[in-house]
Amino acid sequence: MEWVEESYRRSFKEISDFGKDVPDIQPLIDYFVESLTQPKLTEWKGYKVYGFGFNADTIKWVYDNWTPWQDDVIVASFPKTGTTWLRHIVRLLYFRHDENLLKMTEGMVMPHIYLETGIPLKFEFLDKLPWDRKVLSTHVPAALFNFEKIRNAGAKVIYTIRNPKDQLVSWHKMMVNFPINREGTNLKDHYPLEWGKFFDVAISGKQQMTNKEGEYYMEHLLSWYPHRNDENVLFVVFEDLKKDPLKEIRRIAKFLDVKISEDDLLNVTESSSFASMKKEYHWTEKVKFFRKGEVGDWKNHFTVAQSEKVDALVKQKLAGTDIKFTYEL
Ligand SMILES: Nc1ncnc2c1ncn2[C@@H]1O[C@H](COP(=O)(O)OS(=O)(=O)O)[C@@H](OP(=O)(O)O)[C@H]1O
Repeated sequence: MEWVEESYRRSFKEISDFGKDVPDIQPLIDYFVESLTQPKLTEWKGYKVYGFGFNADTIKWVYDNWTPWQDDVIVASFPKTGTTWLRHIVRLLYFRHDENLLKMTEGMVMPHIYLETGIPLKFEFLDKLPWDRKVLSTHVPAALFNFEKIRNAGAKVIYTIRNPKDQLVSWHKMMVNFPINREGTNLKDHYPLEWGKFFDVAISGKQQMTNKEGEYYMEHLLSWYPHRNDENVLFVVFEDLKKDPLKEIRRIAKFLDVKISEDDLLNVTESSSFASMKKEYHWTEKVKFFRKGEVGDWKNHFTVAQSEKVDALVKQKLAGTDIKFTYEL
């Protein structure tokens, strides 16, 4: 579990280097490691939350008790749809002129501070962070997210979308490389290593944040979709960002009310390219967190039957929406 320890230590190292009052991170590490090795199924609002770093009690606590600061940004996503990319972009847009803040917040972007990770008390550390805006994440479906509280606080939400075929390959590759002791846990039932089995389990809705009987990525997307025009919510599509990063980052800056020069925009675009991020977060290499960052890699993994299965699911589930996934650029 060295990787988990290393990532949490990095989260707080920069802050302590600046002499700030940082929380004791050992309990957070212990909790996270325990949740990986002894995953539990907990339940709230009808969602069976499969405890891989998550816990229904925490999600409920955050829903009821945690309040963000004004201008906090919460990147909401289904796993592997561009969460880290968006967090990194927001961090650059917010802190680009302050070397100290950039340094301190590096560890908070990678690894993510998920709102559903950690037991409730651990969230006290969020209010101790020594800067005035935070970039956080969540993977919860919209029903478990307190929109009213977030909006009233003046915080903003970015929801990421990625085509479900690349999402699934990315998810499988990460789980294959994740340093989890699978023996003695029931993790292997939810995340089998073999691709065909992984595919079947995933689309039948038995993984992270999807197990309200049979729910999968489409249901997650559908839960967030009604909020796409909320004034404090922005939807960002992975493939759009890949195709024209400058245009999308300009749109994100406008949404966040960040005044930015064209030169700075170009710098942010360059610093959030796949190559730059892979280099900056090189210590995640072991788990292949920055793997390929491409659109269309699914073609190297999917069988025709698997592709048709996803097409049919998308057609059936997203019929009432205007979502059209881009499967290649
Ligand atoms: N800058 C940039 N450009 C292009 N692609 C990028 C970038 N940053 C992250 N990625 C890719 O996003 C995938 C990881 O998604 P997430 O960050 O949502 O993963 S997680 O849910 O937080 O675990 C994962 O996709 P795959 O490479 O297909 O596995 C990352 O490589």
